[in-house]
Amino acid sequence: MNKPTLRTLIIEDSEDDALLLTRYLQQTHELIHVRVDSAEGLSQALKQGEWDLVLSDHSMPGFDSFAALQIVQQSGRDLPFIIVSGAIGEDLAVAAIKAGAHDYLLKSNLKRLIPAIERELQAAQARRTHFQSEQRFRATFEQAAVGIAHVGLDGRWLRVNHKLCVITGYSEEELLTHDRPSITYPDDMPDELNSMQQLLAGDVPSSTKEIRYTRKDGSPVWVNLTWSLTRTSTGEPDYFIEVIEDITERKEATERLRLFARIFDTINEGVAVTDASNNIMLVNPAFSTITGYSATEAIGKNPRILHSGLMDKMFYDKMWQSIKKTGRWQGEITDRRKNGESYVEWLSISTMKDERGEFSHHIAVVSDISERKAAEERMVHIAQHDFLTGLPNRMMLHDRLTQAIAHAEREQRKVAVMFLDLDRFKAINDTLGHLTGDKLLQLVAGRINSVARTSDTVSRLGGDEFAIMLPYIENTDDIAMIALKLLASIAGPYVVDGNEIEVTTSIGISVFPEDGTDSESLIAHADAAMYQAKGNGRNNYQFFTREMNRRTLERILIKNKLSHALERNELFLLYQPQVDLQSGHIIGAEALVRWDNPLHGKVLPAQFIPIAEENGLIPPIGEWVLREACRQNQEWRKLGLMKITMAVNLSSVQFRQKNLGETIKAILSESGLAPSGLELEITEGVVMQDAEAAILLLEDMKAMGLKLSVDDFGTGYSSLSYLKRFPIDKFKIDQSFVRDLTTDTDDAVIVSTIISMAHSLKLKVIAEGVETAEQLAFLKQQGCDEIQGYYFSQPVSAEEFTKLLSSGRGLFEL
Ligand SMILES: Nc1nc2c(ncn2[C@@H]2O[C@H](COP(=O)(O)O[C@H]3[C@@H](O)[C@H](n4cnc5c(=O)[nH]c(N)nc54)O[C@@H]3COP(=O)(O)O)[C@@H](O)[C@H]2O)c(=O)[nH]1
Repeated sequence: MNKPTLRTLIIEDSEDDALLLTRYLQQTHELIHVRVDSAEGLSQALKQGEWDLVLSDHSMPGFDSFAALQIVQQSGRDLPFIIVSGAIGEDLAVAAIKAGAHDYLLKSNLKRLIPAIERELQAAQARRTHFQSEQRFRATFEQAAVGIAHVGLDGRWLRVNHKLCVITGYSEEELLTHDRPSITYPDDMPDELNSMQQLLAGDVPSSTKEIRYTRKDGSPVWVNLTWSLTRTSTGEPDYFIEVIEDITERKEATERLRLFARIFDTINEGVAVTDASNNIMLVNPAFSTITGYSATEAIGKNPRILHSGLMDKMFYDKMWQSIKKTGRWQGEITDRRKNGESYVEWLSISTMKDERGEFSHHIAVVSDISERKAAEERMVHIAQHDFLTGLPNRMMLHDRLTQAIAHAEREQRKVAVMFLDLDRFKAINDTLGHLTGDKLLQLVAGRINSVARTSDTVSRLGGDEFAIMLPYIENTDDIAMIALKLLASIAGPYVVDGNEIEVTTSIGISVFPEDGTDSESLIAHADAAMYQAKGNGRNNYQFFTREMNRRTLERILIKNKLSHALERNELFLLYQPQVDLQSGHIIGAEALVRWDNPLHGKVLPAQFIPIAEENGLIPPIGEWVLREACRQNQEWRKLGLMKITMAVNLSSVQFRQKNLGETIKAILSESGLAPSGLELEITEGVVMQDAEAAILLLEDMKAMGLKLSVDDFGTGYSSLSYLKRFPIDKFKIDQSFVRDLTTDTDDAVIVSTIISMAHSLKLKVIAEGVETAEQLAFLKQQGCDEIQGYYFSQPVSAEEFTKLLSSGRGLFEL
């Protein structure tokens, strides 16, 4: 039988004793041994060899068993250390055992040696096994991928592993000074206590819960906590073992999935997912709403069920090419709902690949943009059409005209543009109101359309301006014929809101290519020609000429220069006498503004006042006229000349100025003129524009002591009920009625009607534009109160008017 090997380190100074010992051991063991008798020798031997056992003499020269034991212990080896001594006292032996020696025996009695060795070898083996197991447990505990802890019954952490420190953010020391509940998220505390009680009561062997801890930085961490209770050998609860898994990521992923599912279910965009065979495998509720197919109806089908038949093969070919090449496609497409209705959608298709890079799914996202498209089309329509008449507007006219010019150029054809402006529409608008004016415009639009051909473009440019583009014109005679038709068609009477209205139009015509080669110039030249038609007495048409162009340019120049007219003292006033028909004396003057421009010469107000009105220049010019007229009248009064009234024209712009009353008050006090020395002339159209507001304003003026007269009377549509309420002093009969009153019975009747109506309202009447003795005689006979006109005097300078006043010349001295 093989003897077990025993690697023995013998510490012995006596060779004989060592020999004795080895022989004894060799009886039972295959002995490998080394003998040493000093500290150095022992250290050396421990370093060099693997040993099962140390047998040590107690006392050696310069060395003893205590020193030897210390060296062995310091080497870190757990070797059985047995003292074999010639003589060792009881006390020393006890001290050696206390110091760590495993046994001692006497050299004289080696009988106990082998049993002592075997016992201690076994004990050492048991210690090593235990140590290794402890090591394994420690490694498992420390290196576990989950947090592990022992928790006392009082809730204190007894032992925690590294992973738990990572999960909670606390160091081991910090955790060991905390109790576990202190890091449990407060809301989850009841759950945890409940589990603890169940474990303590022995109701459950272990418990698993998903709860939250609060990390050291305050953030929550979701953990899966599995815990069980360890009991003592007597069954008493000892401590809890907890296994803590950080499930925050899983929780977040679940939450994200829940969120995605919610988004999928609630977004307005329809989503359909198809598989590798392009069959629908998933749709969301919005998809069903948009397409009309429920999930059950759609799943398993090819998306072709949505094809409207309105997209051609080439469209789908291109779409799939893009998907194959780039993995995605998006664009507008017309599909068909289950009920057969087609709709426009914005479709985005993207592809998904599996782990092998093979195409696995298509994801289609669909937005129904039918309503948006319809709204866009409405917007385009609104942007291109006039809201009142529904006709194309200026922008669309430009577009169509540009296209027509391009075609006409290629085909060597003519294109005509007609620019229409209603005559005296402003007066209709002012007197009958905007609503009536708007309805009239709609009727006029209808009449223009009835004359135009389908190939023509009839457009409204704004206000009372219309334009017609005629793209197929053979010769100018055709244009003239159409213009005549338009004049006749528009001139017929209209009935709007119970009012019979007559309106005519003036037409300007330009022709491509003679009068312009682009839309802007053709429209501008037709506009210029229209001005000429107005100048020619309205209700007629005019073809554009280069001369008209010159006048249009002049208007632009006037506008530019007019803004500097005041500061450069280019404005001045003329005064036209107003004469009493009974006494023949001058009783008033009308201040009439003039502009002496170095470039344009003497410019008449009819030319520049409308331009001033259009360009916001009336307030300063009007104020200057008022100031100068009041100053002049007061100067005449100071000279002791006859006290007359100064009539000043108020533009509609001035009449609407909020601070008009204040301005007039300031001017009167500045000049010292009594309010009764100033008369404001306001046209009939302006006062009727907003009659109720005009009454209030005129009452304010009247209360200031001013005189008020209605200018151009007869040209508007005054209602008698309003006239009675206007606090006015005088009607001024428009000169257009006076001009022909001796030859035109209509005018004569109108003039005599105005005079008697004014007198019945206890108002005075002045006739303007009186040029002949016949006119004068008629007016006198009809009882007209005053006259103004070239018959007595043209408008004259202040100096000449002074002479007139000083001379005392009257109507009957002529
Ligand atoms: N807002 C302002 N308007 C003004 C001012 N000054 C003038 N005007 C208005 O301009 C229009 C043209 O005025 P004007 O060229 O000065 O012509 C006036 C007279 O010269 C002219 N008239 C006078 N008598 C006769 C005549 O016998 N025959 C004839 N053919 N013309 C004559 O009439 C004009 C006066 O018009 P009215 O004001 O209606 O009395 C004109 O509308 C002016 O109102 C201004 O400072 N501000």
